[in-house]
Amino acid sequence: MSIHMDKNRVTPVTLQKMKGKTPIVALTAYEKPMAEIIDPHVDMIIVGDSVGMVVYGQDSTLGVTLEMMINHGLAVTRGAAHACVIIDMPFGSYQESPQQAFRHASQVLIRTGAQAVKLEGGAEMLDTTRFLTQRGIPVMPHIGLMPQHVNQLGGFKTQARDAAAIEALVSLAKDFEQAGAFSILIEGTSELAARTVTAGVSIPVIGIGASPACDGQVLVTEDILGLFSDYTPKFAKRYIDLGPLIAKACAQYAQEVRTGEFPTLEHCFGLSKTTKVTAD
Ligand SMILES: Nc1nc(=O)c2c([nH]1)NC[C@@H]1CN(c3ccc(C(=O)N[C@@H](CCC(=O)O)C(=O)O)cc3)CN21
Ligand SMILES: CC(C)C(=O)C(=O)O
Ligand SMILES: [Mg+2]
Repeated sequence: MSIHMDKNRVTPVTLQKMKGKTPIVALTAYEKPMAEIIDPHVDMIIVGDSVGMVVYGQDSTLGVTLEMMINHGLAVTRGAAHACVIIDMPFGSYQESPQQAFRHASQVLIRTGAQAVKLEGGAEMLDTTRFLTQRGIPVMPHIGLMPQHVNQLGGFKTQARDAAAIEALVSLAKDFEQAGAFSILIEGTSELAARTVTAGVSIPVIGIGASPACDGQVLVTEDILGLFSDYTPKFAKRYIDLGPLIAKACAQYAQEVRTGEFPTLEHCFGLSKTTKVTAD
């Protein structure tokens, strides 16, 4: 058995080398089957706390627990052989103190085998980012539109739309780089804000509803597949509408069961070889 890490695995270090050279491709996943399908096509898989909204039907990400993130994270790492897997720290699991964040982030990495964690925050998360980074946990701060602040934002509202807010966000991104963040995720800002942030730091900036100038892009996989329809953020491009295709397959199955067309004997099991059956 090799003592080395998987040579084909994209790591936070690989991602850092990609900045300025090749766009970084990321998608979300919450389950093994989906992780397996998207893994060969992406550099990064984010196990997002959006799982609460997309899978569990909650109307914000606030109801997601550490146990949920660990369970979904473990499912995803089982399906991801290539991509760098990054797991969202859920609301309430990291905001209290750097110690609380380390205790929970270390559990996330220990129990899932993922490579890094992502946490939402402004300047109040700088100490935590430094604390985790210095202790071996790669951290990706999530800035701009922070869904865990939805109760204060009054909705998922676009951020950093004036000069002062853009300046503050660029300064925050630089502070996160100084604090040891290996990458930054920027969500839901003006295009100019995301472009200026990307130009202002030397770590990769991954955007969602941000800017084509970001070092990489991420979208929620169910959004690009048409498997989530509670709402459609303007930035979520739908590449296929799988809902009707799934409905069609299910309708055909239902019809065949009702008409007796399925199952046929091909789908049934015979007797074990040692069984002696006497006809009566
Ligand atoms: N399925 C899904 N996709 C996502 O991208 C996503 C989640 N869930 N859950 C967590 C957050 C929430 N996100 C969202 C959700 C809605 C909008 C949205 O509707 N925004 C408005 C603009 C609002 C404004 O600035 O006033 C839009 O028109 O896109 C944005 C981000 C992004 N994240
Ligand atoms: C922006 C995305 C990656 C996210 O944080 C989520 O899906 O929860
Ligand atoms: Mg998230």
